[in-house]
Amino acid sequence: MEPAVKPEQLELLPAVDVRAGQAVRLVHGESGTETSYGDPLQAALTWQRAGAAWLHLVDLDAAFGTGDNREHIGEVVRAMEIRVELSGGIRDDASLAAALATGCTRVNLGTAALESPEWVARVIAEHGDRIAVGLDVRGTTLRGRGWTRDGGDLFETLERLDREGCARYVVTDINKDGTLQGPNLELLRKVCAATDRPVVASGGVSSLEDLRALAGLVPEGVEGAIVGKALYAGAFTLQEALAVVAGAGAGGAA
Ligand SMILES: O=C(O)c1ccccc1N[C@@H]1O[C@H](COP(=O)(O)O)[C@@H](O)[C@H]1O
Repeated sequence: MEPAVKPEQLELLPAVDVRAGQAVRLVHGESGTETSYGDPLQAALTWQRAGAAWLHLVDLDAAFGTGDNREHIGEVVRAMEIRVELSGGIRDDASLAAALATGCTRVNLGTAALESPEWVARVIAEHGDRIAVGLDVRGTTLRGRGWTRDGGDLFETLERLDREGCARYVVTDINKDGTLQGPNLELLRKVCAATDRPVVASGGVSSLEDLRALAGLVPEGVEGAIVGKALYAGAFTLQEALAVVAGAGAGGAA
């Protein structure tokens, strides 16, 4: 596989997580902690209008095994003129085909990477960089099935996926997710040191200062940052965030 070209600046991926047809944010990814932010299409359009180049879109019901939001997800992807990273419940040929058929730019596999390694190796070989793997961790233990089950060691799994040609990782620190406590920079540095593949950081972003810190990790391999709660809670606007990462330049924190 060709090495990915390192971006000059941190990509921002505002998140729209869909549960029971609503855009929601969770705390630590725990079912039952939802705060609702209304129609997912309106949320996605808000981020698109504000200048996002990417949308991180999650079908939370599919991830938890409590149904799915396929109609809402399809509607959102169709309305986007920007790139979409789609995740949640993509675990077999049928769900992968349906996800790719939405027109999303890439999909993010979580549970399948832990439970179905042979299938994941095959779809990585077939679809290349349309497949990313979500490494959702507590400490350095991976979690699957709606983050309710342990799924092995982060670094052993990373080594296997690297060997199989995985193009990119989305690394979520579950302890930080939805908490506005700041990203786990140490974890991100360790993952970047263990792989030459680009890493999208997820979990904990709370301030523009956090984004500057993540922009400082671009030279180490952090390609992007998923921003959820901070945007919905109004900690900063997406325009402010985009200005900060543009100002941070070629990976250097401003
Ligand atoms: O994003 C969340 O808050 C979240 C919470 C709990 C479970 C999953 C969550 N999101 C993403 O869903 C996929 C995993 O889905 P699956 O295991 O492949 O079905 C992964 O990208 C998570 O980051």
